[in-house]
Amino acid sequence: MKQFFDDNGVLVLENFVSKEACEKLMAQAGTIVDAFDPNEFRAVFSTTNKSHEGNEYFEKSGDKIRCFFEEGAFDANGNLKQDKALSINKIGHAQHDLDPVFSDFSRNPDLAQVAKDLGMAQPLLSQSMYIFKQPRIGGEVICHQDSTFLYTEPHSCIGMWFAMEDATLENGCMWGLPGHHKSPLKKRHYRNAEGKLVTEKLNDTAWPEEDRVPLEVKQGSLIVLHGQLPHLSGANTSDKSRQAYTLHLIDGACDYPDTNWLSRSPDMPFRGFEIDG
Ligand SMILES: O=C(O)CCC(=O)C(=O)O
Ligand SMILES: [Fe+2]
Repeated sequence: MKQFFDDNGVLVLENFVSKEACEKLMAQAGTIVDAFDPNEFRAVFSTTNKSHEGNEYFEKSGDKIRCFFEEGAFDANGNLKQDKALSINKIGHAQHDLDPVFSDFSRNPDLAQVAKDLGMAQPLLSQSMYIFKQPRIGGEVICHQDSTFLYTEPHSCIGMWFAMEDATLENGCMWGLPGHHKSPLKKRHYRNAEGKLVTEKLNDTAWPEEDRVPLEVKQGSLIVLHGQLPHLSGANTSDKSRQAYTLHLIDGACDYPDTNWLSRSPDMPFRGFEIDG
């Protein structure tokens, strides 16, 4: 497994979690959305534009549970076009520490074993996202490397992406560029000296997207993504959602500069897999 991951930068582990565990997490995500008041904040999140930059609601979500809308969720008058439950892009970014159901799912001993087997000395659960990829309006996620956003020295980010539902070409499955995790980091997203989030281009070449392969997976599969593996997902053009839960780990043995976008209050440091913190 380690050899395959080192060579390809991506690993698919089928039937990693049970249907029941997926359904429990999906129900909990639904409960969080039910409790969310859309009038409180109308954040629009998109990775295809820079609208989240300078957006406090997003930037301060590193130690909270917040809901973010799909870009196509509102009409020209700013009203939701469809039911709230069908308008949320994702929930982020600390439900793995703040919500007991998410914490249990995330602190799965089998997952701790995978992190260990892949060579992480001191795995820390830094960021969680519950991604809905809603029917029809679920937007694309453009090609990126996760170490752009969760930067450590040396690099240590690993993404653990769980399919809550079957992910297919039609509903916007993940794609990866196997082997290209050996390319250096292309961009770095960080807070500059003025406190503003910027994305610095470290290398101006385009990704060889012809090398991309679809990662169609069944419910319960785990896709492990190396922090430098370029990956993306298509828009959802189907009538079915493509819900996924993704957890990003960093190695506590590495330095996590405080210029990273994701920050925690001092009383809520990143934690590992141990249940009691
Ligand atoms: O679920 C998606 O479409 C994108 C997820 C992603 O980029 C990640 O888990 O790192
Ligand atoms: Fe990613």
